[in-house]
Amino acid sequence: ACSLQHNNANLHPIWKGPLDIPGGSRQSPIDIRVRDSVFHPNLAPISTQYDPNTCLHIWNNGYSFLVEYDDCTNKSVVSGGPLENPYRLKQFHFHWGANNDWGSEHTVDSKVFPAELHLVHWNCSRYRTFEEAIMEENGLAVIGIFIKLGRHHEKLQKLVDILPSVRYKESLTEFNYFDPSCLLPTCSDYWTYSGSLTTPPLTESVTWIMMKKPIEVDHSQLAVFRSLLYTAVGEEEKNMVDNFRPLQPLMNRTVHSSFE
Ligand SMILES: C[C@H](CNC(=O)c1ccc(S(N)(=O)=O)cc1)Cn1ccc2ccccc21
Ligand SMILES: [Zn+2]
Repeated sequence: ACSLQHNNANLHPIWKGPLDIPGGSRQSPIDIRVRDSVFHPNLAPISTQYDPNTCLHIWNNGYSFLVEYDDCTNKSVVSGGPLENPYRLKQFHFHWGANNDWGSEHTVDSKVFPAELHLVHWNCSRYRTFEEAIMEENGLAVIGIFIKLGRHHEKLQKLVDILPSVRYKESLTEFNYFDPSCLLPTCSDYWTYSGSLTTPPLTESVTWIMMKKPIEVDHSQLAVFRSLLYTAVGEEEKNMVDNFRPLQPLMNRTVHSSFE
């Protein structure tokens, strides 16, 4: 049997695991080549309905900070677009760089953004729990939103202000009444493709919905993201930056667009 040799070049700086999974044919993130995307006229608009009361807490899991939602009911769901039924909101999180020149996971015609927001939902019509869904073909739907530097984002500030309380890995703070639809861009145009989680277990269970229009945050808001730590209390401090996975091969996939 061939031994799984991973030279160091192919180990991820954060989670030390292999970057590519052998046999992966639909890995994420990818570069979205706008000219190669195929317009699907019957792709319905994405419909989100989020109940701010389902917001539970915010915590630092050592990869990013997550705002988690109560997913025991259908109060906060996404439907429409490429999705054949509603998917329940589980959490949202971000990926960002050490500076404003990079940080997003997906790119658009090789353009990198300083950060990227992921709203993670699971197929509650076909699976009983999130943990089950992440292992299954059509288990998850992640709405990806590019973040660019610009105007101060008023609504994001409530989240930014509480980040110092989750500075260390494993720290958790109660966070309630937050409606993530305030983080969606005004334009409903999106690309969609079949992909994977971008952190372990990298399972190929995600229908990606990448919004075309970025949202804007100002540099002081992004700077607070960079003040978070990968490390737990008492460990040698490592700033949580560059928590994005490198681009993965498109292989034989087509990216569809909801717009011409
Ligand atoms: C996956 C889960 C933790 N990971 C995620 O929930 C997750 C969600 C979205 C993304 S992204 N960046 O693609 O939007 C990445 C990771 C833990 N977990 C639960 C069961 C389970 C089994 C094995 C390993 C980990 C496991
Ligand atoms: Zn993510």
